[in-house]
Amino acid sequence: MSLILAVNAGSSSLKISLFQRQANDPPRLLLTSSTSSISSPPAKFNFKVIDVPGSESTSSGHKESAEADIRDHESAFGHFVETLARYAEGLRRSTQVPDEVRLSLELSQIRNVCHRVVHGGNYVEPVAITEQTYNHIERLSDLAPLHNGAALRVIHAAMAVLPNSRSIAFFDTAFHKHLPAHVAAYAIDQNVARKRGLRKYGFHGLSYAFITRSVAQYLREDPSKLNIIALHIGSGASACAIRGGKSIDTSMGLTPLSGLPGATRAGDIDPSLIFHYTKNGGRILSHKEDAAGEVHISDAERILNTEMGWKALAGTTDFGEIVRKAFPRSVSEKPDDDEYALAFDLLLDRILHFVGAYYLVLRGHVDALVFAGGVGEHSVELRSKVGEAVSCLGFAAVDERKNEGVEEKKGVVVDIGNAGQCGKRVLVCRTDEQGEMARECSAIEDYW
Ligand SMILES: Nc1ncnc2c1ncn2[C@@H]1O[C@H](COP(=O)(O)OP(=O)(O)O)[C@@H](O)[C@H]1O
Ligand SMILES: CC(=O)OP(=O)(O)O
Ligand SMILES: [Mg+2]
Repeated sequence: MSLILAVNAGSSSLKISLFQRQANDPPRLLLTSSTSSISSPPAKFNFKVIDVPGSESTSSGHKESAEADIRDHESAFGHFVETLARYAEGLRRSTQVPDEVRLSLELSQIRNVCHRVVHGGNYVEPVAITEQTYNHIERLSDLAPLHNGAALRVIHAAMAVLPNSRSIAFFDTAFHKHLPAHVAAYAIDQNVARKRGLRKYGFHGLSYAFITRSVAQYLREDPSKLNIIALHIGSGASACAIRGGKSIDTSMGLTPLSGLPGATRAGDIDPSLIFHYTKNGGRILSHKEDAAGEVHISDAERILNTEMGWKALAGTTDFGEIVRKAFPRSVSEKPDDDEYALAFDLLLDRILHFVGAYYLVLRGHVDALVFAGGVGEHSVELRSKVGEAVSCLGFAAVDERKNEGVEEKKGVVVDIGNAGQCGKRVLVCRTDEQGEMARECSAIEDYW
């Protein structure tokens, strides 16, 4: 049996899924794990067996715990590998598990490890990790300071602990390779821009690729005819205008800092603001923690990436907490200070700016507005308020019963509008960046 391990180093989380490759079918999901709140400890670790035959007879199939030992993405990966090895050992010992399963879940069966790497620069296809590709990704670390270095450390760890597997990098930037020149360019000297690669790259591309295929399938539409406005709102948040299945504009830019605010990121600000915010903005911080992931960024970039966003506005990186406090169940619970409402309203306002702009970019030919990401998939209130505002553009009104019932609904895509089968739909998509990588990896014959 050939296994694919797909690893997604997000800014606040490490999400991992294990798949079995099947020759004529999509990869079969065996188990998932997620470590959240890595940037605001204690991290929460989750390990869940989805579809391993015979696993009902072992007791270690689901684990959820706060883990003080997980300090970063690399230690989260180590914790996952230990948990998987322990689980596989339990299966091996169980007499009720069929032989083929007992032998198949060995770590040594993992042929390919897919890593989500946020910034790929001019790499527009997945690449196997070699010294050359590793160095290329490392050189881009300064342009994705919360991501590339962390992904490289996990790649390092995976190569050490799974020496017989191949590590492959899949890039967030690849989905945006068709951005029109006038969208990708900033209004700066184009000679300098070309020489230094200073342009809009766009991110969350694995998620947008998954969303595009899933929504097309749900709407029974050819992906190459699909027009949507997609919102991936998690610790990092972005919007994307997708025409004919391709990204034609997106809110993140040269780095994942611009556009919408995130858990610790400022999003769009007047570029001059930082020089008035701090006097030391230009100071270069260089930390070389180990062989992987050396980052040289200015103090300004550190502040804008790690001290802003919801953390600065409301003192928490948990948007769930912001929603609970901004919308208390009773008036007496309403805090005097409306910092939570400010954080919520500010994100809502910036989202509406992008939806409005992308509606025009798509000339009104929009099949659906799609919510995804940790916040997009779980915040009833955010979807409700966005839905209320965009109905003037002809989107279906959000049906609050459907909106509140999303968590109970099965399936990848859930319709929360009242449009029926026609009109501009309002959808939630349970995005799956690991699934997207595993599907792509499985389809690359050279890797098998
Ligand atoms: N019920 C909820 N309501 C609002 N936000 C939520 C809810 N559950 C999770 N979130 C938020 O989702 C964010 C994490 O999103 P996710 O996409 O998983 O992270 P990452 O960007 O690290 O991949 C966190 O800020 C978390 O607070
Ligand atoms: C690109 C980006 O911001 O990713 P994430 O939301 O996973 O941090
Ligand atoms: Mg993410």
